[in-house]
Amino acid sequence: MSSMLPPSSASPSYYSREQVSAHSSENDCWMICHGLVYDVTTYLNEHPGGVNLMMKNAGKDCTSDFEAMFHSPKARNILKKYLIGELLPEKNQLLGSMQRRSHLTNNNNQIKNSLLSPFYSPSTSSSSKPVEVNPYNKQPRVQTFKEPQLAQNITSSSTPKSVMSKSMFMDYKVMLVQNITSDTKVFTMKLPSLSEFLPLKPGQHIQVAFSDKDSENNLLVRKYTPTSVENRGFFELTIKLYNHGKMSQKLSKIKIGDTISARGPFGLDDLSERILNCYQIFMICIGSGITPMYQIIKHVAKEIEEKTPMKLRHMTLLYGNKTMQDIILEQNLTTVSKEVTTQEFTFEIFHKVSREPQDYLNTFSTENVHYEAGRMDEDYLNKHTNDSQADHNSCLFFICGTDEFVQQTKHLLSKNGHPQQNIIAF
Ligand SMILES: Cc1cc2nc3c(=O)[nH]c(=O)nc-3n(C[C@H](O)[C@H](O)[C@H](O)COP(=O)(O)OP(=O)(O)OC[C@H]3O[C@@H](n4cnc5c(N)ncnc54)[C@H](O)[C@@H]3O)c2cc1C
Ligand code: HEM
Repeated sequence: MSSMLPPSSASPSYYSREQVSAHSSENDCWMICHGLVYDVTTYLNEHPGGVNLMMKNAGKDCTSDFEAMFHSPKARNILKKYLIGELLPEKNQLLGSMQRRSHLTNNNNQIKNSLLSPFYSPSTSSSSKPVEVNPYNKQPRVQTFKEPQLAQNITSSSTPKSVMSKSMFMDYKVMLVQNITSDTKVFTMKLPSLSEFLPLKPGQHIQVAFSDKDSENNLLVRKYTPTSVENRGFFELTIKLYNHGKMSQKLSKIKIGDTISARGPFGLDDLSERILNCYQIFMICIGSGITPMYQIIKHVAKEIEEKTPMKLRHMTLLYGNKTMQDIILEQNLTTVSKEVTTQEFTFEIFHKVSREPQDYLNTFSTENVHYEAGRMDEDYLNKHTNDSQADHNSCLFFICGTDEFVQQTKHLLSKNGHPQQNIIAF
């Protein structure tokens, strides 16, 4: 391990080249890549290109060496795990830091990796404007406001107590806005500290607010489920925008550098234990109802990667959309399914697509990912949920969608004898 702990929220997340150069040994190795600072100490011995090449760059800027070799999207994702801060810009270099971050994605894999990436080329965002520059000698600015009114431009001079509060809305700077389907955007927001996570358990959500004179208490509030899990320094919201939706209209105008107010987390108690201790999970959702499911899927994937002992053997996602274009997070889901499926564990995805012909859908199906034409009706749900080898007590069901969809699905599952306490609706 590095001799120096990652910076706490009280220490700066910005380092000078001199500070980085002090960490140049095998026991304590930092590197700069595209203006960001990484503590790669624990990765040195795992590096497929060897320790020696890494050590040549210890305490230095490895950008040109890193780019001179082919480094895959996987390598760029690995790198993100070790992010500890940003390089203090030298004089006359106060450009938006977003511009230095596109190395963490691979052009051919932009959509595929985008949701895994906090740092994405701004060219895909709704705005090409450079981001506002942070005052690099301070903590990132956090504006707060108390209900019922949004406070205007209150700048916190002290370090925030927490990265998010349940009682008070805090402002988060938008680092990135990506269109992932014709009506769905991913908003990536910076946390006040690069070293901290959003304290979110699987299935929990946050509230987003905008001041709005037509809403109760002049505040428009909606719930959203972050799709990023345990990422240091940022969080992501995946939001389907409706033409006439009140919040949708506000969010459709958001661009890089703006702020979004949020508080939380709220919702269900920690489901982690229940998830890992059942035999099979069924996730049944439509449209943007995928967001809590994705959170659960990522949670399970992480536990599998960490070899956490678990009884869970099967994960089944039944996901309904109108067209192929509407499927949110499709690539990400397919990737996770491939990654986690082994002889001991399966993750199968069943896409139900109501407005595409079956022969077209057949071209997409693979071993674990199936595409079927039609609506998610009773027969379809019965076929999949009654198939399980497991007894009813060891299956957990998660449902998310419109109220009508949730009620109908709950009713059907109860009718089929599944205990109420095993049916969880978001
Ligand atoms: C716990 C929880 C978590 C949520 N997480 C997410 C999330 O991660 N991502 C996300 O995109 N949404 C999520 N939602 C839904 C979100 O809170 C809003 O309801 C949604 O963004 C619409 O808000 P709006 O103000 O734009 O629309 P509104 O002004 O509230 O509604 C206007 C019109 O939009 C349409 N509409 C609104 N919601 C739906 C819907 N669900 N299905 C079909 N049509 C609809 C209808 O035509 C409606 O009449 C979540 C909801 C809950 C309860
Ligand atoms: C700083 C963090 C780094 C990470 C996380 C990283 C990660 C990786 C990964 C995952 C691979 C396997 C191939 C791939 O998936 O792309 C790889 C290969 C390689 N890396 Fe790095 N790398 C880093 C830095 C460097 C640096 C500074 C160099 C210096 C030249 C370097 C040189 C190489 C070489 C030569 C290979 C090819 C190995 C082979 O195929 O034999 N890497 N790296």
